[in-house]
Amino acid sequence: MPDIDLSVLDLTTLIILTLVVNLLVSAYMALLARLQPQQTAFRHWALSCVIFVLASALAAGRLYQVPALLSVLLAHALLALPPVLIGTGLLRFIHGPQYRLPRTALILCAAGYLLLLSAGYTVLHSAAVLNAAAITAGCVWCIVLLQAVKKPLFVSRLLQLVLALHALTMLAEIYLYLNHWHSVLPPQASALMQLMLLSHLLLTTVAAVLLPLLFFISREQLLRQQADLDELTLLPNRRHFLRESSAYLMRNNSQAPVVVMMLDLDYFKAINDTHGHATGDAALKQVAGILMAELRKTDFIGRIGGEEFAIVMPDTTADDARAIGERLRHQVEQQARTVEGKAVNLTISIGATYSQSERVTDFQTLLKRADDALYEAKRSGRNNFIFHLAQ
Ligand SMILES: Nc1nc2c(ncn2[C@@H]2O[C@H](COP(=O)(O)OP(=O)(O)OP(=O)(O)O)[C@@H](O)[C@H]2O)c(=O)[nH]1
Repeated sequence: MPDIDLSVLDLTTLIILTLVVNLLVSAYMALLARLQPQQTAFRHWALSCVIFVLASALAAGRLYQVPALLSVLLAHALLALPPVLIGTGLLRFIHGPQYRLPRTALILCAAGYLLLLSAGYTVLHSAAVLNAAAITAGCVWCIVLLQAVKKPLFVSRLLQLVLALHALTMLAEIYLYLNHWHSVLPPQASALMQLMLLSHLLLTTVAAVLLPLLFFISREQLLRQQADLDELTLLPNRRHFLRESSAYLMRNNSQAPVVVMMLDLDYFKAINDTHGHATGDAALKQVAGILMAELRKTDFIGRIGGEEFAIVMPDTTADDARAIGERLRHQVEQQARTVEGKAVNLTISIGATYSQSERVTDFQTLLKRADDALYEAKRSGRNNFIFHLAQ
């Protein structure tokens, strides 16, 4: 294997490069924090870079006879903060900007670390070893936190990988110091220092790209989800339901039987007028809950109008549909006698149709047939289920 020549990147060049990259990344994160003030995670990540630069500048003071209190104790105290700030930023990102950070646990960890650091910082290498151990622990904490970020998976896994690499470099540093506990590090150790700085550069650069990407992709997904859902019942809204149902029928090449049902709450206007709009809303939620509890995961339910729901049931026969429709009607009649403690005696009317065995690609035709059946159910006195077979 050819030797890797790191001499072109001497230690001073690498240190300067790392500091400049960190300053640029902190400015970038600060800009994002200004653009997205509600996402406080960016502030944590910007601060982590600034603190790293400050701590590195203090540590460099060792070359210029700056007292150990500043160049060793304070520098190492600050150097442990960046991974913690990445972690607290991740907590805010995962649980929302209002998330209350585990302050007591963080203060206890900081106090323990500072105590150990101040007790032994005058002993050769002890501050460096403690610091490397703290950074390793911080990286592991961030890796664990990122386990909760499932979307987009490749971004969180990539971040975990880079954090793991950084933790490994820190462990190698600890190993090196422990092997030369009573003496200064040999000249070859500068290669490890270079590796450590390179690993830090990699971590900072990757984090600068991936953390905002994580935020923007997940926000985009959330917005898309919200645009597809009905705010009150959290069921798919009319637009999403119609789009997905049509797409499903277009794909349904297996000629599997499909049932389409439409449901409408009976005399709902009277419930609103008598008990108020809030009770009407609660009734709608209650019916949506009954539908979700009674139907299979594969059945697609949507709220397609004010007090109107529709359901597409794949792989369902006409006999099944009759039994399901009757069951739904009965469950609403039983469970929605009262809503929020008020006697509303809510019932529903249901119309349904069936694609039979022919391949039906036109969802609108099926929906119209189900709507005609619903109209009949209403006309025949409500609290009724009518099934239309195709002509
Ligand atoms: N509380 C509440 N009411 C709604 C909502 N959307 C629509 N409505 C009301 O639902 C009522 C529907 O009234 P109608 O179309 O006359 O139907 P109905 O009273 O249920 O009568 P039938 O369907 O013929 O049994 C209207 O008063 C709407 O204002 C909603 O999101 N919340």
